[in-house]
Amino acid sequence: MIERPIIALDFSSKAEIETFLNKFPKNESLFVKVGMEIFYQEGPAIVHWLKEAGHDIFLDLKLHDIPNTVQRSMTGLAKMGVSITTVQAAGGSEMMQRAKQGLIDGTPAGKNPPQVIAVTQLTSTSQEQMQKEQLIQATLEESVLHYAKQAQEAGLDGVVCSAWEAQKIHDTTSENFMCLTPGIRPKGSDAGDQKRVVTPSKARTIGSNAIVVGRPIILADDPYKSYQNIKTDWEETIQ
Ligand SMILES: O=c1ccn([C@@H]2O[C@H](COP(=O)(O)O)[C@@H](O)[C@H]2O)c(=O)[nH]1
Repeated sequence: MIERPIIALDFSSKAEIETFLNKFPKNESLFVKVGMEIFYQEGPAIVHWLKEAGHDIFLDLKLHDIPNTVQRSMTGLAKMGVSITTVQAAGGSEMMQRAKQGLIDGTPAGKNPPQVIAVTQLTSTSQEQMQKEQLIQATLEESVLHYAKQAQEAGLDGVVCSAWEAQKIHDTTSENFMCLTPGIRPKGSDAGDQKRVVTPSKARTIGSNAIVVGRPIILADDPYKSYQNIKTDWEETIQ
């Protein structure tokens, strides 16, 4: 269980992140997501800077390429000391296994490799869209469960999914297989491009192990207040 909501730092410059983080108390250690928007602008330096400031990092680059390329890329990423990384489950079992191996190979002696989890179906994908555009004739839930099982068999630590699928994923894999869930929206907030949305408290109740929240915090008038409200809603359901 990751007790702090993971804040998606979906900004395009370090300066914007600095302005955002200045709205939080100085000593508050956060769990933040570094995604492709900021990573493609600032590179590994942004990860090192956030780590030095005392934050934990979910590096969400969703690797999806041939197994050799993914393995070698993960060997490099492992040196950054992040907590969690991602691949796309659609890349296949061999790619997922070699992602894990790459992380093990690149981790300095005496340290734990980052956890690696697989994106199943994006939370912005609906069943209709999946069937029409990906030509997958299964239901969305069947597709997500299939990818989760494959990820577990490949030795991964969990999946990215909607909280709506979390309990069934635990039933199909195991209770300690991580379901990290974006698509989180507090009551009344705008879903935007997300299709499978859940409130923080509901997400925990139905099996989520970690929530990722971007716009409801980063676009809020008072980001720290929004973060605290979401954290309280999420924590209240933690036993
Ligand atoms: O299926 C997925 C995988 C990743 N994400 C990421 O989570 C955040 C969500 O941001 P919001 O602003 O809260 O919608 C974002 O960084 C995505 O890249 C996802 O939403 N769904």
